[in-house]
Amino acid sequence: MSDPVFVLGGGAWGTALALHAARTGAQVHLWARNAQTLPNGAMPRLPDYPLPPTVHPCSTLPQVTPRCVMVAVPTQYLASVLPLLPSGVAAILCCKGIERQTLAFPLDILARERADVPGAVLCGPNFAREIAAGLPAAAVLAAPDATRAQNLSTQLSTPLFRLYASTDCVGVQLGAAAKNVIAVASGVTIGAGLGENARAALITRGLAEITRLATALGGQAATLAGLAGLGDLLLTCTGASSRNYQMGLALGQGMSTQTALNSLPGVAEGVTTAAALQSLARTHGVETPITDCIAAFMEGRITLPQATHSLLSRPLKSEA
Ligand SMILES: NC(=O)c1ccc[n+]([C@@H]2O[C@H](COP(=O)([O-])OP(=O)(O)OC[C@H]3O[C@@H](n4cnc5c(N)ncnc54)[C@H](O)[C@@H]3O)[C@@H](O)[C@H]2O)c1
Ligand SMILES: O=P(O)(O)OC[C@H](O)CO
Repeated sequence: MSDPVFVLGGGAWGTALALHAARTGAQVHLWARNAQTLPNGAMPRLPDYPLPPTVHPCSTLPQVTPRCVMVAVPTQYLASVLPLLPSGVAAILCCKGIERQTLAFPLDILARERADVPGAVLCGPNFAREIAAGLPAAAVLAAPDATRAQNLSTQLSTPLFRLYASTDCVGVQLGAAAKNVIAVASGVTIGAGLGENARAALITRGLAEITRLATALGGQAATLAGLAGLGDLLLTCTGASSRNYQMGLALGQGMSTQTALNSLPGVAEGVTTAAALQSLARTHGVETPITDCIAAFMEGRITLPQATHSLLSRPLKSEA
């Protein structure tokens, strides 16, 4: 029997990844702070998907060496679970965000906390519920080392969940984090009744903004046109089940940031990422008008009409 897979995080994404890893034939140990399942054997965040016998929920990991560890907790809590990682075993970070206090991406947090653990990231257009259901999907698995990226993507791919290997960790992580901010803005656009034309323009200019910042940080523009960039941007800005989109929708309908957050079925990474992204952009001298507006709007520094006016009154310029 092959080595098991560990998954850290019993929320929607960790649970979906555990179900996926079980489909590769692995025994899966799904670590959660509260590993209690529902009466039907499902985890609370994905109540319609009972765990198969090969997925073992736990609050203490077994003393065995896994093949790899997948980590799916919100970015702000990533550092707190890293002590659980076994030394020398690849950790695939599956969160999409930036640490607010340090402006660090997930792989930087891993390098800072656990230099003994080889890292990779997995990002793409993937709603947890659809991965849990085994519907077809694709994502990018990026690592600084090409062989590691290739080996992990081969090990963890199935015919229904295709993982493309990459070494552009900056582009993948930036795309994954920033799409959540643009998705909040997209929800605001629809919630405020600004229309589908406005949303399409926002997604397109959002991609331009993300690509500008990613390339300034050393990422590749092609990565932002791929699954972790455009792919995830499209899904999260248009898919009604996105928590980031739902957050924006509620804000656009006039709800306060805190009330909207409280009403969400899970984390909306875009809320903390907006300010972090804005700080990163300022440090690198990159213009990010959509991110700036959504960060200011969520913090209550500007009203929705002011945010809209600020975006629409920018000087006209060439598209490229
Ligand atoms: N849900 C999805 O469809 C999806 C898909 C791809 C990526 N992601 C990303 O995965 C990450 C986790 O999202 P999710 O959907 O599983 O979130 P969720 O809201 O469903 O679950 C929250 C998770 O955070 C953990 N958590 C909460 N507070 C914590 C703390 N103080 N310390 C440690 N852990 C804590 C919970 O135990 C749980 O695992 C996010 O970065 C998200 O962007 C989610
Ligand atoms: O529900 P969201 O907005 O966190 O989006 C989930 C995934 O990131 C989509 O790829």
